[in-house]
Amino acid sequence: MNRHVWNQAAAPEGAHGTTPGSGVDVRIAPSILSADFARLGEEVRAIEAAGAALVHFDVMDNHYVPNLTIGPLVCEAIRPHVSIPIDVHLMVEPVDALIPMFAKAGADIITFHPEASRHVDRTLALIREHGCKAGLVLNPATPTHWLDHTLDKLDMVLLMSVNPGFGGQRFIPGTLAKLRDVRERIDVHRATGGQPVWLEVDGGVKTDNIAAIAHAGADTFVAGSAVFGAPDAPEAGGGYHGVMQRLRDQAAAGMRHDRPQIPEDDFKPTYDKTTGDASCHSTSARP
Ligand SMILES: O=C(CO)[C@H](O)[C@H](O)COP(=O)(O)O
Repeated sequence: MNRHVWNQAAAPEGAHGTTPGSGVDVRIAPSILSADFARLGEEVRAIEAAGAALVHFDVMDNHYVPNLTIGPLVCEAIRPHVSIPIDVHLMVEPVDALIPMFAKAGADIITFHPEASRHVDRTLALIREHGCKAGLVLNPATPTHWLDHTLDKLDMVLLMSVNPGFGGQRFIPGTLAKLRDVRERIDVHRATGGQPVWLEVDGGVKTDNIAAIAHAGADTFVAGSAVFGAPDAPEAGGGYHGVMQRLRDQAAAGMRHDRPQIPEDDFKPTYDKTTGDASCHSTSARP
């Protein structure tokens, strides 16, 4: 299957989520839910130029969540505008029929809510069969035991720190304890030979709370209103560049450095804009 070429060689130091000299990855994933939809190509190019690691793409169906957003056609339309991976968060029920459509449209990562799929294991396999990274999303009240029999099949765990459906909500503080729980599970999994699993958090992430969120264990941070609400004028704080830099710096400052040392993961994604070439690349062992 024709998929995106992931190659981070061209990324400047400090861009696309790497924090130079820190030894830790901080990945900021701006949610285009808060972007100007009339200028979406320009908006995603701007966040990539500002150092975004991922484009976070929120899909809402007015059924699983009480809002209606964007689908595969929009994913396909923005794909040629950026090299960074598109991180598709499916807030839909049922899930499976959309997976081949998003894979074809250029998604690199597809996450879904386990309670929205009748067969979670089958849905995870379907995502991977279509050449994408797979993740589970846990709502604020969804227990972490969903990870008990799935962690070895995941590339990402996404913890919702708001109830899904709308941007601009307040961060739910109980997410910090949940992050610590999932961080520990992932660290044990890695230390016992498991594959890399990113820990993403989504909802109400701002410059004034991202350090605490990083300290609790997140490595990948969705930020919608914080990024796209940033004033454009450089004199007013540097626009997207300024806010992304502050988010990265604060997150890196909050990261714990006493965690078990594990090898760097190999999740180095970049779409080749020049050729439009598309094939997933990962050397991770897949179960
Ligand atoms: O999935 C989402 C809502 O369901 C959004 O990604 C999330 O809320 C990000 O927006 P903000 O940073 O403004 O809270």
